[in-house]
Parts: sequence; C-alpha cells; structure tokens
Amino acid sequence: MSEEEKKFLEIVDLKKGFGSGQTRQEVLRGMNFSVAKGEFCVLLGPSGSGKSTLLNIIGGIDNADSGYININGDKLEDMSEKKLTQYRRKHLGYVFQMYNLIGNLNVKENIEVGAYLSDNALDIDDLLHTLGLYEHRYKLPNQLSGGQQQRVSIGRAIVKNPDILLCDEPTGALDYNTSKEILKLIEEVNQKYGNTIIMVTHNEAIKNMADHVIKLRDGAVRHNDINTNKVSAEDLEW
Ligand SMILES: Nc1ncnc2c1ncn2[C@@H]1O[C@H](COP(=O)(O)OP(=O)(O)OP(=O)(O)O)[C@@H](O)[C@H]1O
Repeated sequence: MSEEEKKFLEIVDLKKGFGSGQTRQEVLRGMNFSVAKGEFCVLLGPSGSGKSTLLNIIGGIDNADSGYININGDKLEDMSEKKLTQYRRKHLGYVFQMYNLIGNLNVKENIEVGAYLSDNALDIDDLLHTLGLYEHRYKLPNQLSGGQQQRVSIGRAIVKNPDILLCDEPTGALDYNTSKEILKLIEEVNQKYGNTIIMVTHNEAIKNMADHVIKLRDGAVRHNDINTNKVSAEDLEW
C-alpha cells in the first residue's frame, strides 16, 4: 500500500465546540488519526465523547472550528460548497441507527434513490442479492423486519459505490442475531467493494472484527490500534 493509500483519510488537529460563554462545550479537542484505504475502522468511546460530531464533520454535514480533514489528498475545508456537495453525493455513504427509508417506495426504489446522480453505481440486482433482499424487492418498508430495513438503508448508502461508508450505530436498534447479520453484511460489503468503513459503536465486541480501532475520550484519541488478529463477524460474541 502506498503512503497516500495509508493516509486515505487524514484527520489533523480537529477541534469543535458548541455554544458560547458559560455554556460553551469543547467536544473535539485536537483530534489526530489516519485511516487507510479499504480499512474497516471502528470508533469507540463513551457517550458524549464526540463520535457523532466527528462523523458529521467527516461526512461534510458539519464544520470544524479548526484543523482539517484530507480525503484522498483533497482538503475538505478548501472545498467550495459545490465541490462539497459533489463530494458528499459521490464519495460518501451514510448508515444511521434509524433507517430513514421512504415509506411509499419499495425496497428496490429506496435503494435506487441512493444511485441518483452517481456515475459509478453498482448493479442493483446484484446488490439486492448481496443484501439478501432480492425476493423482497417489491415490498414496502413497513412490510419488512428491522434488520431487513437496515439492509435496505445499507444498500441505499453503498449503491453509488462510495469511497467511504460512515456508519453511526448501525446495529443500535437491533437484537443480537439481527445485529450479527448486519455486521456480516457490512463485512461482506467491505471485502467485496473495498469501501473504507468508519463505524461508530458502543459495542466493544465489534472492535474484534475491525482492522483499526480508535478509542476516543474527552474529545481526543486515547488509543489508536491496528488489529492484527481480527475475527469474522460470524465469530463475534457479546
Ligand atoms: N448541535 C449541537 N449543539 C450543541 N451541543 C451539541 C451538538 N451536537 C453535539 N453536541 C454535544 O456534544 C457532545 C458530544 O456529542 P456526540 O453526539 O458527538 O457524542 P457521542 O460520542 O456520539 O455520544 P453518543 O455515544 O451518546 O451518541 C455532547 O455533549 C452533545 O450534547
């Protein structure tokens, strides 16, 4: 892997606070780390440690107060609004704890929404098979289980084949078995399409399936470890 690929995503001295005066809260206090291309990176940390704030800044939906993010050599802060919109559209996929599907569109149509404006979209039928949703493709979201709905939302995020897939507690609303199914799917997506994955989670066990584990505390990186002994999602237990 080249030096550029090792620093595919580079977070440099990132700072972010909210509020002003007495209610001012410094949430990110100078955060530094790099994520390599294709890596499955897990962000862990107690509630309030700034994980979602960081993900939103990487996702280009919030700004840092200082510091910067480089993605594949492009500095996010230097991007014009137009370039930033393009970047979000083409290079980023987002999976949330809540699925946010469009209720009157079926499974296939919900996924097609994510392909809109992409010039590099994956084949939808092939993706529906990978997601285990092919037989369900004409169902509406309210005819699906929570796990199936999360599969659709993962499909919508990856159909444009983004360089980076950001996942914020993707299994937070799911039971044990369904969570494992979703983690297996994310693992498969990472291996099959090679997207760099950054996943925020409270579940410590998930670190065992990651290539890279970053632990945040009080707005800074406390541990930054490469996992040389990773296990498959199938073998995770918690
Ligand atoms: N838009 C905002 N305005 C004011 N404060 C905010 C805003 N967004 C986040 N915060 C505060 O920043 C801190 C960090 O929030 P953040 O959601 O990033 O933490 P987290 O590590 O993701 O927590 P959790 O694990 O509970 O989701 C919290 O104290 C939160 O109240």
